[in-house]
Amino acid sequence: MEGVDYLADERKKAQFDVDEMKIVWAGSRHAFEVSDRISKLVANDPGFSKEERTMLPRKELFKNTLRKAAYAWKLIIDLHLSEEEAEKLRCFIDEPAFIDAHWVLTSCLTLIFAYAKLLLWAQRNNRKGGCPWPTRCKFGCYAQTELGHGSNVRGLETTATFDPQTDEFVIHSPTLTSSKWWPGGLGKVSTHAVVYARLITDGKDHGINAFIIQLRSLEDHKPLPGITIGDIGTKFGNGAYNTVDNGVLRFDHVRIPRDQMLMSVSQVTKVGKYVQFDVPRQLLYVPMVDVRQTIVADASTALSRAVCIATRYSAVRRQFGSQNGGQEIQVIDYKTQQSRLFPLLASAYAFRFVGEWLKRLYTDVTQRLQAKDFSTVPEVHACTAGLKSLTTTATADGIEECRKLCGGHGYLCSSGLPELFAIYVPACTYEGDNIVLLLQVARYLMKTVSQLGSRKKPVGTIAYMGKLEHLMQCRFDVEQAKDWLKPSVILEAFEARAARMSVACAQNISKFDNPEEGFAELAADLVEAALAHCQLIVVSKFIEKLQQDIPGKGVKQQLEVLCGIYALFLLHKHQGDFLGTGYITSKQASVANEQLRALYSQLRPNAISLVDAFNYTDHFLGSILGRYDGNVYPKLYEAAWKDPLNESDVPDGFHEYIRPLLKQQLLQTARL
Ligand SMILES: CCC/C=C/C(=O)SCCNC(=O)CCNC(=O)[C@H](O)C(C)(C)COP(=O)([O-])OP(=O)([O-])OC[C@H]1O[C@@H](n2cnc3c(N)ncnc32)[C@H](O)[C@@H]1OP(=O)([O-])[O-]
Ligand SMILES: Cc1cc2nc3c(=O)[nH]c(=O)nc-3n(C[C@H](O)[C@H](O)[C@H](O)COP(=O)(O)OP(=O)(O)OC[C@H]3O[C@@H](n4cnc5c(N)ncnc54)[C@H](O)[C@@H]3O)c2cc1C
Repeated sequence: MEGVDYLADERKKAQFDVDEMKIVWAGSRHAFEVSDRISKLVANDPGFSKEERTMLPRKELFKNTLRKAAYAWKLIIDLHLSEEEAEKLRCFIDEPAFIDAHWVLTSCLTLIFAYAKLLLWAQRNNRKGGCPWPTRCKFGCYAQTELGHGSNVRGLETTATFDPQTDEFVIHSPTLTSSKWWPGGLGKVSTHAVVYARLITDGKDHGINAFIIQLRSLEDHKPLPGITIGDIGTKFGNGAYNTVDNGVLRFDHVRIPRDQMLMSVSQVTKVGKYVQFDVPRQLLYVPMVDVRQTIVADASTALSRAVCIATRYSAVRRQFGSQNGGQEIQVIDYKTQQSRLFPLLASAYAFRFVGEWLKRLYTDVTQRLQAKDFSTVPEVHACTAGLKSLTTTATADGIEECRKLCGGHGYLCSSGLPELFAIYVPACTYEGDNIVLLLQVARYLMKTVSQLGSRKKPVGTIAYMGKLEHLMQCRFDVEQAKDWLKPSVILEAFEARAARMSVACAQNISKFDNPEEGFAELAADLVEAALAHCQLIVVSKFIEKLQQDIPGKGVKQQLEVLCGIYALFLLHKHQGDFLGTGYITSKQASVANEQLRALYSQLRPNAISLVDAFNYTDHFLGSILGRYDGNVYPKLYEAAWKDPLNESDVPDGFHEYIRPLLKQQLLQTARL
């Protein structure tokens, strides 16, 4: 029946003010209002329908994405949307597109262009004709990765050789493996690219630098002379990321003016002299830091979508336990379902808050960069790399777990979960493979430990290393389950575990004559130490959030429950670390688990309202199982009939392939 809310009883159980929680989730009342308005605008506009996306062939799918992007662009102009509103529009359209790379890059490049005015194309060369980076009527992409190298940026092979005779760079792809491979938006749309290439002057290789290069004609969209471009082929999953034209690009001695080098860390003069500025070379990697922090912020959105679907469906779905003809048990009431689902719900909130914090840290760093203060770059690199790795791995695994939590129906495309997984899972790889990034965090930690004796005091997220002596010796000295709810207790447990794991790695590395050899040999342990450090950051930022003034009846209490679940679930999952480093005893670990079970029971009546607080429209969720009204079965039944296979009772191919077999079988039966 239309209009009935099958989850109404669940909603009545809420012990907190859902509207206030919506504001906490959005970040502010203003952010909530913008999100709410734009998400409804998208949901109510048939131009943004997602219904048949998983059934379209690639070419149609891609064209449909182009149509949506153009339509969105028109809306942005017609409705005079602000940048914030336009960003929300892009989010709620919920379709990866060529425009994403352009969008992200435009903000990255604005940053590169802006900070400290280090870029030379305009300031020093007094170039006429405006910035070569496309902003209007042109599209850009980020062409770093090659067929042969992605993680090892220093190994890229594309060359940019300076020719002082013409004041130009000659961009060339010397080998097959030097072909640019993967950039989103490159395959069919981008007119320009930021290309990373080896800079060569006077026969000398100066390593990787970035260049802005026009790829396609602005008249007929054909590749410019010397340039070969195409799409790299269909990717994982139906619909999913196939809306994006990830591309391949080769250069055959393509000439560009000298001032199209992004001279942020070094410069090439007219006579071909290479000049390195007095700034860290790592500034070249700033765009990756920028995108990684947005990926952390986006992780909570993807995870919360999956959790919202699985939670609502778990309250609708009933299996077993009917007594005297009564209703069966809602699967959400099974303790196993709770122990798999509720930590994911808690993680979604935890990632939201750590994402907010990371944005603030990043903003602070960019302001410092403009004042030529580079001191916090290593910290922001370690935080963005580590948290990108932690949140995307947990989110991808979490979406898959939500699919399993929905049983068989979770495997249907109409559950929304297969497509969500297929779109999300490359986040574990792009912008840095998650293991490679954790190794960067490990390097930072090893450096920190090695400098502990010096006068350099650890600050920021590694400040806890400053009390190493205490953290190496302290023991957890409480016995009761409720002691595990004290923030100071949780914090010390995570600090002691992280510090002890880092110190153990450093000690083991020191047993090798060559530290690099030790680092390589102990890489697996180092990754675990890095993860422990990153989990500490997430837990500590959740606790910090709880120290803020949080209005609304019961809102803070619910967040405390979620924080406890997040921390104690991690403690349970990584019990080996906590026991192995000697901070807690097995009795204390078991008491922590007892507390965790109690928290699940506290959360249970609030589960549906906690996912309602995400304020997602049915359009954005794109899931029959996750419908707000819980009207799952009739809608699943209805959707099945819309499948193209059900257009006729007798399928295409019946006469060629099924009928002859049936006849053959009939014949054989007759012979018997
Ligand atoms: C929407 C989806 C779109 C997707 C787009 C993409 O995927 S685009 C493609 C995305 N592609 C990828 O993400 C590729 C992933 N690969 C990489 O990011 C790098 O190649 C690497 C970091 C893994 C190693 O590089 P390497 O061998 O040159 O580095 P090293 O280990 O020798 O360290 C040298 C120093 O630099 C420091 N430092 C390093 N990075 C940063 C940074 N970002 N910031 C600041 N600092 C950084 C590091 O800490 C070290 O400092 P120390 O100790 O000397 O003070
Ligand atoms: C959907 C998608 C979109 C993308 N968009 C863009 C884009 O717009 N622009 C762009 O330039 N690139 C893009 N990329 C490329 C992406 O950034 C790279 O694929 C990514 O950085 C991983 O690099 P790789 O492919 O070289 O992996 P590899 O490094 O080859 O990884 C293979 C395996 O080796 C392991 N490994 C590698 N190095 C080490 C090490 N030092 N220690 C231990 N293990 C190691 C990894 O953990 C992994 O298991 C995109 C990729 C995808 C999937």
